[in-house]
Amino acid sequence: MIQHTLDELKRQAALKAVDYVQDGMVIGLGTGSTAKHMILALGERIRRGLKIRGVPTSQETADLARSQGIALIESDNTWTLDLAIDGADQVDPQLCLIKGGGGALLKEKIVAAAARQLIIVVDHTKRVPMLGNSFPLPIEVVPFGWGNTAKQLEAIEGKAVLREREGRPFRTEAGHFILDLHVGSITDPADLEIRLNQVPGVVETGLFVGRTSLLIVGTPEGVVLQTAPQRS
Ligand SMILES: O=C[C@H](O)[C@H](O)[C@H](O)COP(=O)(O)O
Repeated sequence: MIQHTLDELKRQAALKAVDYVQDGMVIGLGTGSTAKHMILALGERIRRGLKIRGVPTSQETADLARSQGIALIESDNTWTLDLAIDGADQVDPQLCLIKGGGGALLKEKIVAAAARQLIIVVDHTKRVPMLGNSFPLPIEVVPFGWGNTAKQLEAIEGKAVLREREGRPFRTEAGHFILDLHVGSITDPADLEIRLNQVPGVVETGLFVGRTSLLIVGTPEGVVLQTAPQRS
């Protein structure tokens, strides 16, 4: 049996996602190691003549996209995206997500909200029966009074840990902090997202509920697709 690394499984799933990109589309470009494979695959297609424009969700993605010849829309005006393609940290059976492991959740959520369709690409280890537990929920907060914000989040659920990098608070591209909220099983992601967003100081949460149109999973047995459940 061929042994696949997780990175190779992400790459195979990302290649499948790029099949959905058509000439003339405006694409939301996600952030992270999976999104990187998607951008490299788009670069290949651009070299064979594909014409698209992209909206990047981070500086890292913008730099890579430019290097691959993807024309970027960098204005802050209104854009309508035909499709956004991104990774995730966890996915549940309803295709609700935890995102923000790399700190890009704010732009990623703005882009997901602007896209007609959101394709999420993961390796099979990201699929979980319930969000939470093994992966803390990233919450972007304003630095002012972050300790008070953390207490109020903990009053809702879990333990809020300030994300650090090299001994200092990690700063998002917007200059905010990230609190990683260690929670148990998230039984009602939609309700938790609403409650967390009501805490003063919270800019955005890494919960993505009802946004995924299609999930593409890289597994050792091949790439598997799951469409979003019908909403009543
Ligand atoms: O902030 C980062 C993003 O939400 C990423 O899409 C997420 O962390 C998944 O990253 P990766 O594809 O590297 O596992």
